[in-house]
Parts: sequence; structure tokens; C-alpha cells
Amino acid sequence: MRTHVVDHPLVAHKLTTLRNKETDSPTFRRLTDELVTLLAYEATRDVRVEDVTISSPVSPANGVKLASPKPLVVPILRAGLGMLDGMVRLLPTAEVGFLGMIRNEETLEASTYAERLPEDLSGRQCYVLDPMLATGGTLAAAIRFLVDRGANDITAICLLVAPEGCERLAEELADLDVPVTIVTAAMDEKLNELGYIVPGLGDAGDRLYGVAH
Ligand SMILES: O=P(O)(O)OC[C@H]1O[C@H](OP(=O)(O)OP(=O)(O)O)[C@H](O)[C@@H]1O
Ligand SMILES: O=c1cc[nH]c(=O)[nH]1
Ligand SMILES: [Mg+2]
Repeated sequence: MRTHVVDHPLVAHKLTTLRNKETDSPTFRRLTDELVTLLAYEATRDVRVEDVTISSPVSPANGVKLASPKPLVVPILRAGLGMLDGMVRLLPTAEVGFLGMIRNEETLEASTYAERLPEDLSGRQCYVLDPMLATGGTLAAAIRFLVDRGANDITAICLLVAPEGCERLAEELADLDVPVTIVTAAMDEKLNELGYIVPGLGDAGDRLYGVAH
């Protein structure tokens, strides 16, 4: 597993405002959207393209277009939905599949409550969207789900990751012969006793959409 922390002043600037507990929900949603587009720029460095020749107003020109099969973007509900628009702005031809997952706030175990994905993911480049990689349980389960469907090229975009979650993910995925890349705006310090990322930004889903319970 490869973890790529995007080191860019605009990313750091937007992330600082996201972390601020005074930032309201509309601003949080807008900044999430903007930040994802910056992270997606890095995450799609290896997106597959094919050669094309077009005619400019002046002469023929060789170029590229996004290749088939189309990339698949998978937001993990709920909070990952806040990252979808920013991602498909960069990959307009991508298809979108959905995974609904929830972490039990007492046991910290992740469970899946909804799934709408293509049956066969072999040969597809998959981009998973989830703002928070905390204990890593949610992302590990999501990636296993995609691999069971045949995915073998997976990149996850997370706003924030915790070192404990990255370690667990690397261990849990060690038996899957599938390269996984994590692209993130920051590797934070640690998890607290409630499984929240420190300093983190709080509950991403609640800050995007309001308190769920
Ligand atoms: O790495 P983990 O310890 O598994 O935690 C991370 C998960 O927790 C949050 O989702 P949550 O369960 O709060 O659902 P929500 O998106 O509906 O708020 C977050 O969006 C991740 O999916
Ligand atoms: O810090 C955290 C951990 C899990 N889920 C969140 O939304 N935030
Ligand atoms: Mg939540």
C-alpha cells in the first residue's frame, strides 16, 4: 500500500479552514468539494488514456482521451458523497457506484448497509472516496468488497488519515495481491480513545449533512 500526502499550500489552507470548528456546514461542503478536486489531480496521475488525433483550427494534433473501460468512482456514504462532485468534475466520463457503510461508534466495527456497484470490476480503475481513514475498518471492508468483485487497481482519496488506520489497512490488505494507493491532504497525529482523528476535523458526515441520530 502506498500513501501519498499531497504537500501544497492551497491544500493546507483549505484543510485548516475545514478543521476549524467555527466553519459552518455550507462552507465545509464547498471546501470539501474544492479540496477533493486538488487531491483528485494527484490521484489521477496514472489514469489510463488512449491516443487520439483531432484537428485544431490550425492543423491536425495528436492528443489523448480517457480510455475505456471508464474509471469507476465509489463514494462511501454518507460522508463520501460530499466528495463526489469535486471528483467527477475532473473525471466527467467516470461511472459512479455506491457503498453505504457505517461505523458503530461503540465497537468501531464497520458494516455495510447499501451497495450499488457493477458486478464485474476487473480491468476498471476504481477511485474510492471517504473523507476519514480513522481505525481503517471502513476502508478495509470497502476495498475488500471491490476486490471480491474483481477490482485490481484501487486508489482511495481521503481528506485525512490516522497513522493507526494506515497501519491496519496495510496489514489487512497484505494478503490481497492488489496495489492500493491512498491520496490524502494530511497524515494526522493519532486517534483518540473514541476512535476520532486528532486533531482531525470531527465527524465529517455530521459536519457535511447534520447530526445523523
Ligand atoms: O476508519 P474508520 O474507523 O472505519 O472510520 C472512518 C469512517 O467513519 C465515518 O463514517 P461514519 O460511520 O461516521 O458514517 P457517515 O459517513 O454516515 O457519517 C467516515 O466517513 C468513514 O467512513
Ligand atoms: O475523526 C473521525 C473518525 C471517524 N469518522 C469521522 O467522521 N471522523
Ligand atoms: Mg459520521
